[in-house]
Amino acid sequence: MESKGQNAWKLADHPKLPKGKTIAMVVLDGWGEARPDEYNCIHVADTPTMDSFKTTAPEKWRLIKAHGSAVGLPSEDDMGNSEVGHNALGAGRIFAQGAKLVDSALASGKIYGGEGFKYIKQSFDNGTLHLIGLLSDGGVHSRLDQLQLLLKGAAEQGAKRIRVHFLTDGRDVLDGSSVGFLETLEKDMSNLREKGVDAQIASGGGRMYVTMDRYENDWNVVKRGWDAQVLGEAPYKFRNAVEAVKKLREEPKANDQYLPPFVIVDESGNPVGPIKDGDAVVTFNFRADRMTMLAKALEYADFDKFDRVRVPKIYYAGMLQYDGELKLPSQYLVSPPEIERTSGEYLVHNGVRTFACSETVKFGHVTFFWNGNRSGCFNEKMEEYVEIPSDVGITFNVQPKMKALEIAEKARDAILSGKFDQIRVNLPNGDMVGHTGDIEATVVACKAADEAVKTIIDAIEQVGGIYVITADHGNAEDMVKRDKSGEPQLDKSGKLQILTSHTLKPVPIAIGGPGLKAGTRFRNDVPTGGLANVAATVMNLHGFIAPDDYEPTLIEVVDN
Ligand SMILES: O=C(O)[C@H](O)COP(=O)(O)O
Ligand SMILES: [Mn+2]
Ligand SMILES: [Mn+2]
Repeated sequence: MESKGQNAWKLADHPKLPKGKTIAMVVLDGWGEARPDEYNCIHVADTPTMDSFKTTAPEKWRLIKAHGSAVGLPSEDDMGNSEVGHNALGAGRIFAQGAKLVDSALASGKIYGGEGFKYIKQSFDNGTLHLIGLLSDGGVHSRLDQLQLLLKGAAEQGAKRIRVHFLTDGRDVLDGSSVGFLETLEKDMSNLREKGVDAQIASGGGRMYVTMDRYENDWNVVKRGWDAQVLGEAPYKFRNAVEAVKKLREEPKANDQYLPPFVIVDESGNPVGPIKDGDAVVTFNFRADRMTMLAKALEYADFDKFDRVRVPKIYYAGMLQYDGELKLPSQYLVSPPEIERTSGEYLVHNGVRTFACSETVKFGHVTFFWNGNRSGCFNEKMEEYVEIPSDVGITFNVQPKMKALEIAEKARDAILSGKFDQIRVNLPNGDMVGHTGDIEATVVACKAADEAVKTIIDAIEQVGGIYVITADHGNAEDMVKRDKSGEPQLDKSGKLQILTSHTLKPVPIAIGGPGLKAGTRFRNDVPTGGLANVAATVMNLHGFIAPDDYEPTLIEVVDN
C-alpha cells in the first residue's frame, strides 16, 4: 500500500446515494454498438438481457467512447483495447498511454538519452542488438513505424550488428498483412546494410503460437519463442523472412496469428541471430500483458517455467516497464504512464471489499490493468481475486462459451455471500472469439456472455444490489472490413475481408438493480463521456464522491 496518509485517501460522502450496496461491475470484453446487420454478431445472437437494458430503461443505458483520445491513444483512428480500456475504467482519468509516450520519446530523441538506452548501448561495440516484438501497425501492442525509427536511431547511436525477431499479427490487423509489414522491414534492414550496419531479420513466428501468451496461460508459447530467438532453434529454417512467411501461409488453415516458429539461416545453415553473452535485447512492444512472460524469462536468474537451456548474459530493456509492482523489466527505454490513485485503491481505503474474477486470458484485465498495471491486491484482507483457468492450446472458436458460466457462477456466489461490496468481472467471449474471425462461433460467444450477465443480475436482484454493465471496446459487433460508406469490403479475389480486430465503436453502459436509488439516471450534460467516466460513477454508487481530478460521473440523482 502506498505511504500516503490515510486522510488523503478519504472520499467524501455522496449527498444522495447510500453506502453499503452490493455492486456488480461487469465488463463485456469486445462488445460495441454498431449497425445491426448480419456481420454484427451481437445483433445476430440471442441476447435478451443486454437488449432489455436498452429497451426497458433507456434513461439508464447509454453509449460511451472507448477508443482514441478518450482512452489516451495517439489519434481518433486508434481502436480501443483491453489495456487502455481497463486502465481508464479503473483509474477514472485519461493517461497518455504507451503508444503515445513512445511516439514522443522517439520524436524528441529523448529515448536515446535515457538510462535504458545507455544500458543497452554497452553492447554496441562488441555485441548484437536484438529487437523482439510484434510486427504490426495495429497500435495495440506495438507499431511498425516505431520499430523503424528505433532501428534507424540505434544505428545512428552506434549499433553495428542488429537482429530483429518478429511476431506476425493478424489479430489487431487483417490476416495476411504480415507480408507487407515484413517487406517494409526488409527494405529498412537493407538500407541499414548499405550504411555498413550488419542488420538482419533473425527469427519469426505467429504471435499467438510464439512468445505472446499472457497471464501465464501457456508457457509453451514463450518457450517456442525462446528456442528460436535465443537458441536459434526452430522446426523451420529459411534463408529469407518474406519467403518464410509466404511459404508457411500456404499451409491449409495457416494464418498470421498462429504461424509456427522459424529461424533465418546463413548459407551454411546456421541461424543468423541467436542471442549470446554481451548482446542487448529490447522487447519493442509497449503494451505489457503479452511481453511480461518473455521479460521474466529474459530477466530472472531464478526461473523455472521452462528449461531455458542457455541463459545468455545480456543487457535487456523493455520498450516500457511492463509491471510497476514487480519493476519488470528493471531497464526500459520509455517510462510508462504513472497510473496512480486508481479507484480500486481508493475504494479499499474507504472500506469497500472487492471480489474480482475472470478466466486466465482476461484475469489481469480486471486486476492488473484495472489497478494501473500493478499486479497483486492493495489489501489482501479487503480483496479477493479469483482466476478461473482458461483452456490451453485451442483457438476459442472451438469453445466459444469459454468460461463465461463459471465466471458468472463465481460472481453470483460472491454476491450472495455478503462478503463483498464490489464484484468485478470480465466476460471474454465477444473479444476472444471475435479475434478468431469465426462469425458463427462469435454469435455463440455473444449469447454465452449475455447468459452470464443474466446470472449476475439475478443475484444482484436477490441481494437488493446494483449492477453496472459495460465493455472495454468493440469487437464482436463488426466482423468485416468496411469501405467508407460502411459497406463490407471485398479483397482482390472478391472474398469478404474478415475483421479479426477491435473496432472504433462506442460501447454500452447500463446501470440498474433494486439497490439503485429512485431518480438515479444518466446525466445528459456529459455527451462525450467515455470509459474514464465510469470510475467516478461507480464511486457514487458506493456512496462516495470521486476525487476532483477524476473524469466526471455519468450519473445524477433527481428528486421524484
Ligand atoms: O492481445 C490481444 O489479444 C489483442 O491484441 C488485443 O485484445 P485485447 O486488448 O482485448 O486484449
Ligand atoms: Mn478487451
Ligand atoms: Mn481483444
